[in-house]
Amino acid sequence: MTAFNHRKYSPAPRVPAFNRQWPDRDLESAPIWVSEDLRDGNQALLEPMSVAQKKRFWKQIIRVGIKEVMVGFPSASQPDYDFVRWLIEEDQIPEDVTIAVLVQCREHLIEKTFEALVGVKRAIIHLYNSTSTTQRERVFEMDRDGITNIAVSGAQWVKKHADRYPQVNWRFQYSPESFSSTEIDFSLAICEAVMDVWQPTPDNKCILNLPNTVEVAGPHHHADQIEYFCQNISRRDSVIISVHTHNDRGGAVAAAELALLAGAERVEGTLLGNGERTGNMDIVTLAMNLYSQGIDPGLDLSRPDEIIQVVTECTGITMHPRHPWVGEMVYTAFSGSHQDAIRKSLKKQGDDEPWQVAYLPIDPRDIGRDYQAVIRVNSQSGKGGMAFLLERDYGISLPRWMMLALAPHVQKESERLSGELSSDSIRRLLFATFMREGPLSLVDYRLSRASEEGLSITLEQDGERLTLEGSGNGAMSAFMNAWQRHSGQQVGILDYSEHSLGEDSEANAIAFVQLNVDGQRVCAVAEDSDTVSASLKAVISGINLCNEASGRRDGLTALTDNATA
Ligand SMILES: CC(=O)SCCNC(=O)CCNC(=O)[C@H](O)C(C)(C)COP(=O)(O)OP(=O)(O)OC[C@H]1O[C@@H](n2cnc3c(N)ncnc32)[C@H](O)[C@@H]1OP(=O)(O)O
Ligand SMILES: CC(C)C(=O)C(=O)O
Ligand SMILES: [Mg+2]
Repeated sequence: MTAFNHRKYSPAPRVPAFNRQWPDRDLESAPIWVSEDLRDGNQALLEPMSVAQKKRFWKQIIRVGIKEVMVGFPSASQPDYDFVRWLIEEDQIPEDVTIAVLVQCREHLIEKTFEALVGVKRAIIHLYNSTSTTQRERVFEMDRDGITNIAVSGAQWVKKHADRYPQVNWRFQYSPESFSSTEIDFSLAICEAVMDVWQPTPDNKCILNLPNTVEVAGPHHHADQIEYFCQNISRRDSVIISVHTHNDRGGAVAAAELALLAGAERVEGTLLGNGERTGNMDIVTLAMNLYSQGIDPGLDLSRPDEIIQVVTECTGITMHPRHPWVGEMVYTAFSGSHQDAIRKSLKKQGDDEPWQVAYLPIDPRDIGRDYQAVIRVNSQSGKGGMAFLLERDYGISLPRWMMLALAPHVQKESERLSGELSSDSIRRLLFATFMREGPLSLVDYRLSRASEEGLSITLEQDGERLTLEGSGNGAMSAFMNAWQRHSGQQVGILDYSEHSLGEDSEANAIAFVQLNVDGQRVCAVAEDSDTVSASLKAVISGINLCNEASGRRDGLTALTDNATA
């Protein structure tokens, strides 16, 4: 037997068979968001935040638009206490925001908690104790009644101390900690016992928070637990059901999302998912999940880079570049077929129509990212990616046959460099491969128009000037007519494309030609201040490339796709 022994583990508790509804539901609105950054996130740090860091983080949470904020465990630590005092004494809590504080079911801690809150206008007192069999049997060494007594005593102390401050709008929250590892009948019973003390009403609801303290089962089991609880708890109209998922199996967001289908109305989590062990539920991810389904998340996530900066600086934890929705690399495609699909769909995407771009689940611009990073070229890339970069950064629109001709050169170069190619290096590669300004070069030309285009062109070849005359139905055919008569070479145009490289009249033109030279195909490019010279230079480039490949100056030999250029 190996040391890797699966028999050591058993499945987490399941709920009894019931009339499950959640798989048939769809989400239609955002939940009440609760930030746990300053408590659950903070208690998981190697070095918990200073008061100054908490203040900075708080401002970010408020900027994002979260309306219920867990601010700490003021009875447990002086910085948490001092931070709560700062919030109250410096009048830092906006009118539409409610702070929450956490406390165990121990009277001296509850008393200190209320002392920390003196002067507050409204607050949530979040009381918890653990309920799972492991906690009952191994940590607290108590039966169900003993654990229930802890919760009931805590609820009584909270009520007693709250009654001393009737001017405050108190809200009470209870968490049967380790809910997901607790038998569902006991979770229900202990919450009923707490509600018997608090006597919530529809106008004064209490919050029952059902934590996935350690994620021990799949999100579907969690959803079953939540829905079963919602269906069987009494006073449902006097209770807000809240969830608090952790990420031990990597499913915190999924568990929270399915819990919303199952009836939860409130979600606790952290910005970017810091928290105990593998973290708390990531509010940014869940909110973006909703947003991408056309649901208003009710949070301002349009500047995630600000959030990332504050979170990483305050926690000292860096973010993965492939973090869902907001990682640095998540809107970048290196692979050829993805780039091709993105380029084609972006071209067809209108401003006012529903977003439909392959491989991009949202428009990166919504969260302040531009298209710069969307397509990057390495050896996994195809013609679409390099064409996208040339078009985006230089306005160069490659005809398809030129894309096909350039792509192998780009791939070879990125393999040689074992890395990414910038748009500048792709542009340089295009001209290095498909443009030759000598030995034959254009000096000057003159066009005259009669029934046909007449061309008088001055060329330089190996330092010698020659002037040729030709005619045709355009400047290029007139040139080829002149060149053929001069050199005896058969040069025909297979394909041709030219365009301006900008909007204004000063912009250069770029021309691409695909020539048939004595039965062989060659692609060439040239750029110049006007379209006619760009086109003539492209044809001359093609002739030079053929001559270069054949090693001859007076004739042409085989050259396919400029493969040896
Ligand atoms: C899942 C969660 O995230 S829960 C929140 C956890 N967060 C924290 O604990 C951070 C802040 N906590 C602390 O700083 C400390 O635990 C304090 C100050 C609150 C208490 O410190 P201490 O009094 O030294 O107790 P300690 O930390 O050892 O806690 C264990 C004791 O609390 C009891 N206890 C633990 N949780 C609870 C609870 N929710 N209600 C009542 N008693 C509890 C335990 O039974 C144990 O009692 P014992 O000493 O009689 O055996
Ligand atoms: C205190 C509770 C809500 C908690 O953090 C957890 O159970 O994970
Ligand atoms: Mg937690």
